[in-house]
Amino acid sequence: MNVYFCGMIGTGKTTLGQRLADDLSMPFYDLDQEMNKRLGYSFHRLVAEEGWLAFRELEYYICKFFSQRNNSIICLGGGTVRYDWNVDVLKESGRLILLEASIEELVHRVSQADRPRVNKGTTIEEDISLMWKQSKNKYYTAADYVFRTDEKNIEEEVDELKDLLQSNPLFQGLQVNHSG
Ligand SMILES: Nc1ncnc2c1ncn2[C@@H]1O[C@H](COP(=O)(O)OP(=O)(O)OP(=O)(O)O)[C@@H](O)[C@H]1O
Ligand SMILES: O=C(O)C1=C[C@@H](O)[C@@H](O)[C@H](O)C1
Ligand SMILES: [Mg+2]
Repeated sequence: MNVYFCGMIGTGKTTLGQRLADDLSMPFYDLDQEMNKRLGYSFHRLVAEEGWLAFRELEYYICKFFSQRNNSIICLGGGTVRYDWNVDVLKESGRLILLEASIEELVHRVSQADRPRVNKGTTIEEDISLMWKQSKNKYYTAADYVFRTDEKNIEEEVDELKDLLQSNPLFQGLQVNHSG
């Protein structure tokens, strides 16, 4: 069984996933970074040159590939669970933790310049708001557990998440380092 972190851009998937994996001595994979490794350049360039369809195809392939891992912490792309074909693969191989934070907080966290827009011609704020309005049901439907990341600091969140993985029956079967 794997633990998947999903959620919109800036919710803290990479930050919290990496911290948790380090503390629990579990393998960690970030699918945006894995995509960059396979491409040999940033996925931002893929989107700019070939469009979102090319990105979504590669994302699906990478989801299938990493779902073969076991006992790993895997951060998904911000949009991965908006697509049912990814969710089907992920649900068979682990539990999904949805990270959420207010739109205002997300806009404050992410940098304006270097983000490919899902909704063409929008500002980052418009893009994030529209994605959430149109797709929040997809995020909640995919989630086995929902965790807010705009009410506590990172240390407190990591501690709570460690506790969740170590003692919640939802994650029974996961081999976690209980001294971590
Ligand atoms: N309470 C908090 N919880 C999580 N992250 C926080 C918190 N407060 C501030 N941050 C900051 O918010 C940012 C979250 O970015 P991160 O790259 O982890 O998100 P992400 O979900 O992986 O985004 P993306 O989909 O763009 O990869 C980090 O810079 C982190 O330090
Ligand atoms: O919302 C999305 O579709 C995306 C979010 C990012 O994490 C990246 O995965 C990429 O920019 C796609
Ligand atoms: Mg990330």
